[in-house]
Amino acid sequence: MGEVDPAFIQAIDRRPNPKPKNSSLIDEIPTIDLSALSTGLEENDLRETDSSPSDVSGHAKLVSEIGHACKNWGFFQVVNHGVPLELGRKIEDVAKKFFELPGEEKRKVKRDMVNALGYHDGEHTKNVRDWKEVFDFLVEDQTAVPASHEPGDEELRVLTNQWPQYPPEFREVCQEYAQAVEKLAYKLLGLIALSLGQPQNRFDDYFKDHQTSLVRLNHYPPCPSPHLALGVGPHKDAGALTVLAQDDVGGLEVRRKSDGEWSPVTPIPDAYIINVGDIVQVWSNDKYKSVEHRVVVNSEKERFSIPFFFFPAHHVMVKPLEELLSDGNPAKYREYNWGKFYATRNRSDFKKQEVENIQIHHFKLPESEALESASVTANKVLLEKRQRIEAAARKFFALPLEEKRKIRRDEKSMFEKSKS
Ligand SMILES: O=C(O)CCC(=O)C(=O)O
Ligand SMILES: [Fe+2]
Repeated sequence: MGEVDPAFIQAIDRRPNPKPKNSSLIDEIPTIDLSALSTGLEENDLRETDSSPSDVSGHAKLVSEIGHACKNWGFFQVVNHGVPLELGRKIEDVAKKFFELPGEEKRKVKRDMVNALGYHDGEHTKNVRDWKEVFDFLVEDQTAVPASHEPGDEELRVLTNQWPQYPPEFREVCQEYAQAVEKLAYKLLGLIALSLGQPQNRFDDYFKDHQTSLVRLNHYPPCPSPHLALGVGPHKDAGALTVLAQDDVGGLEVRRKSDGEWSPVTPIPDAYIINVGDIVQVWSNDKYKSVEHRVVVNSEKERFSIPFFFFPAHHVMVKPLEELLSDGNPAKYREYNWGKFYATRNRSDFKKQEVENIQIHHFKLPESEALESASVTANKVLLEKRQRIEAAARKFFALPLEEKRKIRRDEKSMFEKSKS
């Protein structure tokens, strides 16, 4: 990547601002200290409580902090997260060594339409090319995914990681790192489940049986025209959660919910950045929304980042949690299959598409459908009530006459009552 090819140029309204407004006043995503987790994850301790702050245990406070961050920002940073710091340093080191290799070496492990894993430098976000190169690998090697995005096609395909020869420790470091971050991802998902009033393991089964999670090594080279291009264009992550490591250069920006402005995520050494993806948005029926973010580049420094995309198994049907639904909170989405969704999304990573990329809003139930499902629920409740009353009436009329006469109404008092 040398000069700026037109494929990288963002539409005028999507180009980064040279200077953010009120940069000194910028409100950033919260930072959450996870050290309470290292004292064990007892479910009872982790439940959110209504008690006064002084009564709230460290764990319950944590659940509450996570819930607030998910609701108000969709993004937060975590410190004291339990992932060995050494592993973070090691993976950054092998990533640097790999991306320094000549192009023809990197292209030996290039991904293509058949094998979606490995090296790639032509990714598009919303049909504009990103100023970056990446290396992708699966957390669980040999993972089955749908062979195509075609709805009727049931065929599966097994994806296999490909690994470069150099640096020699690349594969081992990547796999060790993925296992450690996966543990953190499960803990965070548990905290999110608890913050929604669900059991800590509520979501675990969706991942235990062949998750499709992916780790990506991102390299953003210095860009001669950082005002025209983006490292990653504005997008939302499609999975359940993303656990991202970034170096000290900075460039990630989050669309702040309170005012829609782009807010930078200032690097905190050894912290991870967590964001809620589209799947948590659907599970929580819009309580926790997946938030738009982008990466700005600069003309001087290269940048490295490593997202861990926590993705369920391909067969998982994603839909709002029944336990959260009620008359006042009817389902906002119809269910969709994760594997097909992801296969459809990936089509446009390779080349420009003429149509809009698949998004969860395509599964949103129209207002009327949402209202209808609310009135169906309300009607069901009314019907049940009517059936209960009818059953009681039947029982009463079946009683012997003298029993019924015991509760005969007093005609005189009724008459007087109706006169008054
Ligand atoms: O590099 C970053 O900071 C974020 C990258 C990102 O958003 C993504 O790969 O989905
Ligand atoms: Fe992202």
